[in-house]
Amino acid sequence: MIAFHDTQFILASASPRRQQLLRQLGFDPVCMPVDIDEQAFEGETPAALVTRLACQKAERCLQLGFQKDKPASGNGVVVLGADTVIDLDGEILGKPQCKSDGLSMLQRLADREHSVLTGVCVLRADFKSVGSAPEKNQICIATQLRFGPVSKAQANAYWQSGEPVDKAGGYAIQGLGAQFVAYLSGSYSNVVGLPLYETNHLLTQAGLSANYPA
Ligand SMILES: Cc1cn([C@H]2C[C@H](O)[C@@H](COP(=O)(O)OP(=O)(O)OP(=O)(O)O)O2)c(=O)[nH]c1=O
Repeated sequence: MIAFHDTQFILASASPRRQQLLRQLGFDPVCMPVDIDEQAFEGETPAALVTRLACQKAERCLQLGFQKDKPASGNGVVVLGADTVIDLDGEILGKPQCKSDGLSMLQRLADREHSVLTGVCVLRADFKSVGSAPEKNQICIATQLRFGPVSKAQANAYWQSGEPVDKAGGYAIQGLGAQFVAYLSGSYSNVVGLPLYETNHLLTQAGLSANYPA
């Protein structure tokens, strides 16, 4: 259920990884997942796709929240949406649809380079001016990776672990999928779902401050 009330910071996501990453920085968002069509448009680049979807997630969340309840107190709300895909020479790899899709993604990523792209959109809406356009900042960050060789037996065993199912490209660098990653250049957290350096900057810019443990 979406209701803003006193809530200051909303994460428009169902991803426990994104929530965990934000907590790592000292932010404590309320999670409000939204359902949007994540299909790419014909000819859409991976960067354009993740940026568009990140913004759609944040905008939909804000729209649903304001429909549900007119906030009674607080200064405003900050909503973050994000989306992650794999860019394999311009081709977009999202989450695997089934086992054969997952195995084929892993084989295609084996022994070569690819990029992981995450789009992040931060909206700030002022409660005093409900109806006016929220302040919007969006970014797209790319991390380059290289996989080593992946045998059929390795790919099969990895699929059986259940880890690949809900991950872009069918692997998780923060889990068993780390066995495939020979090299990484750029932001590690970007691969897991949020580029923390840039996200911290966006959230601070939107007026949020992190809470550090005493
Ligand atoms: C490549 C890679 C992706 N991922 C994850 C990050 C994202 O959660 C997911 C890609 O799917 P997304 O559609 O970006 O996110 P999501 O469906 O998990 O959550 P929501 O749309 O509600 O925000 O893949 C990893 O956790 N580790 C990895 O190594």
